Amino acid sequence: MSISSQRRHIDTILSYGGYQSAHKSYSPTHEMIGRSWKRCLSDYGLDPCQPRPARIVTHQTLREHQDSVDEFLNVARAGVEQLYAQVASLGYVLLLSDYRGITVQFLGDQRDERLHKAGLYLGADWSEQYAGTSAVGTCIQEQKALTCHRVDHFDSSHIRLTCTAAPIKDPSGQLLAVLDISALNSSRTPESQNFALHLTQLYARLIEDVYFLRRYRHHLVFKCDQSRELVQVSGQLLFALDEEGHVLAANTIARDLLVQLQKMDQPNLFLPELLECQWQDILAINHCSEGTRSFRVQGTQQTLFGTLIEPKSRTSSLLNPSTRVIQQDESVPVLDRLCADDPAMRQTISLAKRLRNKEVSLLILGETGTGKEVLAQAIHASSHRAKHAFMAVNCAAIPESLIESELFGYAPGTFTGGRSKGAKGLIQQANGGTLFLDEIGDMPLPLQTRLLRVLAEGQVMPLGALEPVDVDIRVLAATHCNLQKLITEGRFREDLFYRLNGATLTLPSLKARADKQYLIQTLMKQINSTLRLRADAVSALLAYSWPGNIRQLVNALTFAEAICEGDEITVHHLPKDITLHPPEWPALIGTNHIASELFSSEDIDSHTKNYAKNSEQERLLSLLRQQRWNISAVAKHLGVSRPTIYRRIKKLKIPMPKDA
Ligand SMILES: Nc1ncnc2c1ncn2[C@@H]1O[C@H](COP(=O)(O)OP(=O)(O)OP(=O)(O)O)[C@@H](O)[C@H]1O
Repeated sequence: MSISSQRRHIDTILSYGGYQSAHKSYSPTHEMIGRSWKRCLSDYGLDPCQPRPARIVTHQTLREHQDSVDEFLNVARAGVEQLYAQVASLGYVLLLSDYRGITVQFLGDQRDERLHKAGLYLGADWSEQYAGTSAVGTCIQEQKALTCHRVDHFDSSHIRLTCTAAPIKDPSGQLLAVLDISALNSSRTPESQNFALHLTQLYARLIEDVYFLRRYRHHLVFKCDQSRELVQVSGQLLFALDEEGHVLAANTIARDLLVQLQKMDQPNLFLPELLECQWQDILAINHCSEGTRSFRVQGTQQTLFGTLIEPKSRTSSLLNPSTRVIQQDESVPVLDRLCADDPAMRQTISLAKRLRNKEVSLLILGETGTGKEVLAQAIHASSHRAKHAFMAVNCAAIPESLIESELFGYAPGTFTGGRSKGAKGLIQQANGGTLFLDEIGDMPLPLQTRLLRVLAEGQVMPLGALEPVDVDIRVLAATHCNLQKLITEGRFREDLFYRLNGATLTLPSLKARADKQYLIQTLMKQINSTLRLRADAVSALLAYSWPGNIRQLVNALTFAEAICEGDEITVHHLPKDITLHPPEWPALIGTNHIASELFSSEDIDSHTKNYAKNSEQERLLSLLRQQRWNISAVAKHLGVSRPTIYRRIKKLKIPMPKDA
């Protein structure tokens, strides 16, 4: 290294502030280095004009440092050796230092004098207080991974080195050690070390997790990840648990999540509460077919897939089925088929199973196309009413003038002409079985009053009849509306709401479901069991946001099946809207984006809403004209239901032609 470059470096440090001007783009790493230089000058009183030789501690001191992290060194050995094997041929050596900056493990050529002189050696002291700014010393102070590249070092004798370090923390978040890879020489650009930084961080995390698992080997550990496929081999978040489900410790990534959720300092944190589930749901994971289960993180839309690592010594009988009965829901195939592993669906189906034979009315909530009617049918089919009728009434689709006679029927002579003979209404036809009232929020108020009477008294009074008729029905109702809001606005009877709402079953949107892949494959089989979905098609289907939910998915698969000539559906067979423009608001281009407006308009501010409403009106109108006012065709085109189209026509005040 030339004297002149050392001199220049010393001048830069002395004209502190020069650090900033020496770096055009100022990154978090630059900020860390800048802070370190300041500490070296002001806090430790280091003199840049006096380069310091590497300080290697005595054997005795080194042994003391090594002994204090003995258990950790044993655990870390495999990871350290593996990392070194990956980088040795690139000219790097590896240093593992303790939290005080003393190198307690070194992998490199011990006979190389240059390494010894540069402090890349066993027993070297890399603390900031002694060696100035360096990857190890600054990592200890900042507790973050960084590369200290060439002139980033404080001491001018280090300005040819490139060093990258990452912290390793113990399960309580305290710094335990620093993993570092360094080279005597390197390319001038710091970016050349980006890969080194990622690799070092990856191995630091790996070693940290191995240590975590070792420390909590006698406890139950819940391991989870955002990917179902990766959780078993490389689950990123670890929680050690006590026998009741309280969190004893969490690894760095899990602690980051707790900080994000503001739960970090919560004593006695109960994992099931964090994952919106029962303790039994976690204990039963290993009884699930793949040994994983999905969970929703409290108060977020985030899904995590979890698996359990059992305690090594069986002092605890936590997971032993012979000593502890793990309560699993009974199997009810017709309901079980509706989902695979999704936390929200699991809750809904579990509730449906428990209530299927009870006489309480159920209210099914969910966006359009989420399968509310399918769920209602499944509840009916799995109940003791299954051998009687399932009658579905769409309160939004039947014109207001007919809904009364459709529901309640009419006595002979009430009407003239073709209807003079009288007819049984849908309520009577459902006798012994189930009446499904879809889009209940659209039922006119006077009919709500009559329906309430039927539910309260178990009797129906057909139009024009003198005597009521006894009926034995179970009512399931569904809506995508906010009924509480309709009640406040005086558009829905509160007493009817309580009658209908014996319990609420909520269906998640397709976008939020963790078992999308299962649904895609199941629906494909139902549409055409001889066709296979190629991986690129599955990826595109998984990436799409599905404003029209399962109905839109069915339409997309039906479309693909129709145009596919071979036995394999690829991404090219899918509707273009799905593959080209995932419909995220506010990208409202083309007809299919009307669909996204139909469902996401609540999230939009009022100014945008007005704009959206006008343009939606124009586009819906143009589509209606294009489809010659065929509501079914428009609904299919947009991947929504017919009632939804009727509702929007009403809401957007689109005048219907007389013959439509
Ligand atoms: N679990 C499922 N398995 C197979 N098909 C399903 C499933 N859920 C829904 N579908 C299909 O999706 C479409 C929409 O379902 P459904 O009519 O039950 O939804 P919905 O929520 O009642 O819709 P809307 O609110 O518009 O009335 C139907 O074609 C139905 O067959």
